[in-house]
Amino acid sequence: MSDTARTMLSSSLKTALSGRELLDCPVLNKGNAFDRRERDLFGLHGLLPASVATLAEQADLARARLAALPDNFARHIALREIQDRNETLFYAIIDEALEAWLPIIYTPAIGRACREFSHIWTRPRGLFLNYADHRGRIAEILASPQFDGVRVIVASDGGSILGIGDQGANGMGIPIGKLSLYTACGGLDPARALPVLLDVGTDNETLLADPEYIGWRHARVRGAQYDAFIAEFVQAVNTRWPDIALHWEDLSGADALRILRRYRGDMCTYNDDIQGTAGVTAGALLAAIRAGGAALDAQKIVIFGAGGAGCGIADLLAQMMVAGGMTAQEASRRFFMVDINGLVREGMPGVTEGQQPFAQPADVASGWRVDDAAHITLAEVMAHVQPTMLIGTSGQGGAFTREIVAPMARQAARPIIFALSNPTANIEATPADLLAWTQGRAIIGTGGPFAPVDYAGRMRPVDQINNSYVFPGVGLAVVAGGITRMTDGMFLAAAHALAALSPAAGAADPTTAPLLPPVSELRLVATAVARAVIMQGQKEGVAPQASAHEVEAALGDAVWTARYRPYEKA
Ligand SMILES: O=C([O-])CC(=O)C(=O)O
Ligand SMILES: [Mg+2]
Repeated sequence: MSDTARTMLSSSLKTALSGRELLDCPVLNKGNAFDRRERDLFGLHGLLPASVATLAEQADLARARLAALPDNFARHIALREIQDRNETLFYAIIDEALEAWLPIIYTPAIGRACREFSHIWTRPRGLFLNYADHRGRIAEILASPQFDGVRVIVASDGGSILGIGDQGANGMGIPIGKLSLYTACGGLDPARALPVLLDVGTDNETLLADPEYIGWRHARVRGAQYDAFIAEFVQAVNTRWPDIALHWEDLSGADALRILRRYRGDMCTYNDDIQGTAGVTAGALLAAIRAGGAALDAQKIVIFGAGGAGCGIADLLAQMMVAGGMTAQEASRRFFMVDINGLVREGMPGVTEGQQPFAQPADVASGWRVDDAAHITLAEVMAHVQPTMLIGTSGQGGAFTREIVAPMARQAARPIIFALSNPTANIEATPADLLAWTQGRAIIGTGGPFAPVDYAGRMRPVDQINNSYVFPGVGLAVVAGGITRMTDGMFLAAAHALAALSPAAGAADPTTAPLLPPVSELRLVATAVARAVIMQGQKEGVAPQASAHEVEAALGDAVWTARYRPYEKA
């Protein structure tokens, strides 16, 4: 088939739906933009007012209405309602200025949207699979033909939503939000996206006591029962869609790592908090080194928050050090992981599988002060280690105080401080404080969006080191490149692709340039990440061989954009 013929065919869309059913289908609905031909063809006369609008007109009108709302939370709710009515319109609205809309559809507005999900919820979207009703029946539920086209699933159990903990079924806000980014940034056709909330109960007392709570009102199921429910889900997904990307999100730390390790060899699955966050952090670190941070082999890194994200970051950065010539042992000694039990040391009770490789020898801290609970605090670690880099994945708002940061401010020429916790109230320190405490020398990044900071009369942009720089490209790679397994090598490739796009790379003065491209360029970033991931997949034998030219064509074909295609009767 010639390229022209294919474009012509793929530019129109066939559907068997008509009348009300067509208007009620959010991925197909065009509202009053159905033209007269389509109104004839699909029995829409009388169901729509006379005027025929364009998508641009609909989007302008919607933006004007959204602008009149009191705040971003109200806009978030209104946008989700638009998405549930008309997905094309939803993406057309936000496409115009991704940078402005992202904080509304995603972090930080999505944090409150999750807390209040039961109260703002109007229409079902995605799949809620609950332990009480659906155990033993998941395959039957997934078999429904409505799910035939699914290519990317984002699944959460609501156990550890952003930095705000157990949100039970309310956590569904996150799979929905992440999939919106797959489309807005990675061009995933919304008809191929499925958000899943695995409702295994919640230990959140506020939710359990809330009469409006939409989830299963039960304590969180744990242990063997939890694992069996997850196993049933994964098996059902793998059988139903052998070529799917299964993205895990916001599980609690130990579950996250166990599930990833258990299934990553069997299917194309990855954990965004562990691997996506690690990928973007690694990319930003490579850029920070160019901007004057210590060289990779000179880095000493303190990670505060030793859950899934913290361990994933340590793991990928250590692999990067090993690729640069260090031994695994040398690399792992460069990491000092600190959590609620203080510095993670060998032989401590409760050291998790993910922390194990980075547990410091028990004698590393001889002579260091221990607190009343025999813990070595973050402050003590900072004073002795004097790191070159400090990473926050703790969810503990304000944990990085002036005293914490002071030792690295004294010692490092350009201390690298990435405060990654989300949403805004949970960030370990604000960019303005970090700059003030380091006399403007710190290279900083945050997990959510921050406005540029005026430091000593100069505006300093704040990099958003968020996994949205990685996962949309990974999804695009799976869809376009036929990836069958996600490897660490692919996340390293994504990090290098990201660093190659860093404005610091070609800047006359890399010390003042941003580390990452702006959020407005996330589409371009996703394509670059996808390209790198596919090429790496081919090298590792987990993607079919294809020439660079074929990969480019496949990437172009895979990208869905928000426009109304003409419909024909199926
Ligand atoms: O969603 C985000 O903005 C980053 C993330 O994965 C998290 O905080 O859990
Ligand atoms: Mg997350």
